[in-house]
Amino acid sequence: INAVLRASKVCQKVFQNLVTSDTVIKKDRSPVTVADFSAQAVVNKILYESFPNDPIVGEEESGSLRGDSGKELRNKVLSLVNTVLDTPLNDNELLETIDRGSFPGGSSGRMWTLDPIDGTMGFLRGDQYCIGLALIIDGDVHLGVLGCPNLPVDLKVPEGERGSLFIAVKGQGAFQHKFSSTEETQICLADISSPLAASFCESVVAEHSSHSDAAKIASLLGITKPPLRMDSMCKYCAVARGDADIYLRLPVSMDYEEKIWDHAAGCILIKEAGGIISDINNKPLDFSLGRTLKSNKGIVVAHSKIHGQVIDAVQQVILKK
Ligand SMILES: Nc1ncnc2c1ncn2[C@@H]1O[C@H](COP(=O)(O)O)[C@@H](OP(=O)(O)O)[C@H]1O
Ligand SMILES: [Mg+2]
Ligand SMILES: [Mg+2]
Ligand SMILES: [Mg+2]
Repeated sequence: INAVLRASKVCQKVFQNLVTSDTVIKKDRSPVTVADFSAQAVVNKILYESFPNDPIVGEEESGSLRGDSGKELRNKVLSLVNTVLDTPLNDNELLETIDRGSFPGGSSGRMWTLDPIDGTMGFLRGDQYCIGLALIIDGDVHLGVLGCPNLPVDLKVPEGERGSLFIAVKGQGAFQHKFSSTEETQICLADISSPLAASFCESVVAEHSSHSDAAKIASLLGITKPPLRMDSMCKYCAVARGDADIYLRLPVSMDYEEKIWDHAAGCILIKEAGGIISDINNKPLDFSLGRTLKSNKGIVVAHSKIHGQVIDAVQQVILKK
């Protein structure tokens, strides 16, 4: 919780000073900012202090911070990171700390998985993003912490306080608290018995999840409410606390492999809040196969009373293609 909250603070600081030159274009063309690197360094460092032997599967690697070409970016990241750490890092320690996230994953032992900023596009737009951290033991997610700096504490009061933290521990339930307090409240999915009354959420970015397939599925289910479009794992948080009832992530290309850091923390949050999470073929997510969910396609989240009906509709739409 401390690691995620400090990383959130770093991201908020960066946003306040955001300039486009701080955005470099990664090979996959997704924007990576100073904030992604800083948040990964902060979480990895704090994890290392408590669990020096635990490997980490983190999204970012230090390549573009190295050498002369990376000097300017490296200096920015270093000074930011050192504003929130108790013991400051030097240049080399910074690079090493970021690259402690290079673990390949797998099916045995303890490992953490970290998305230092999930929803980079949302972050850059000033919308939703999330710092997501999960502990995986023998391929099974045991703990998830999600820091959502821009998520209203109560979505019904959108202009109210922002900054929501979500915590789920296997067998112990799902909880939310504000960034500004440590008082936890238990959360659960909204009780719903028919998809007719449901609302669903999906990515803002249509390249990440097919909006047109989702519209067909919604129509088959008789859903009339417009989709709640939100970046990042904040969608899991929204469903877990009852802001929406269904989360659909529908593959745009069948080649894409979902990354474990994009879903591990959200997965346990949903389960502990009483929901069902599967892929579009109703298979459980398999976090034991490395850095990606290579045996799964897409994501379907819903209350147990309607998950089966949602899967039937998803199958009808996907099979027709
Ligand atoms: N073709 C694709 N299909 C599904 N997800 C994709 C994708 N390309 C990138 N992503 C992932 O979508 C995540 C954002 O999800 P969302 O659209 O729900 O906000 C990105 O995380 P990052 O922002 O951490 O890079 C990235 O890992
Ligand atoms: Mg990314
Ligand atoms: Mg992500
Ligand atoms: Mg990310």
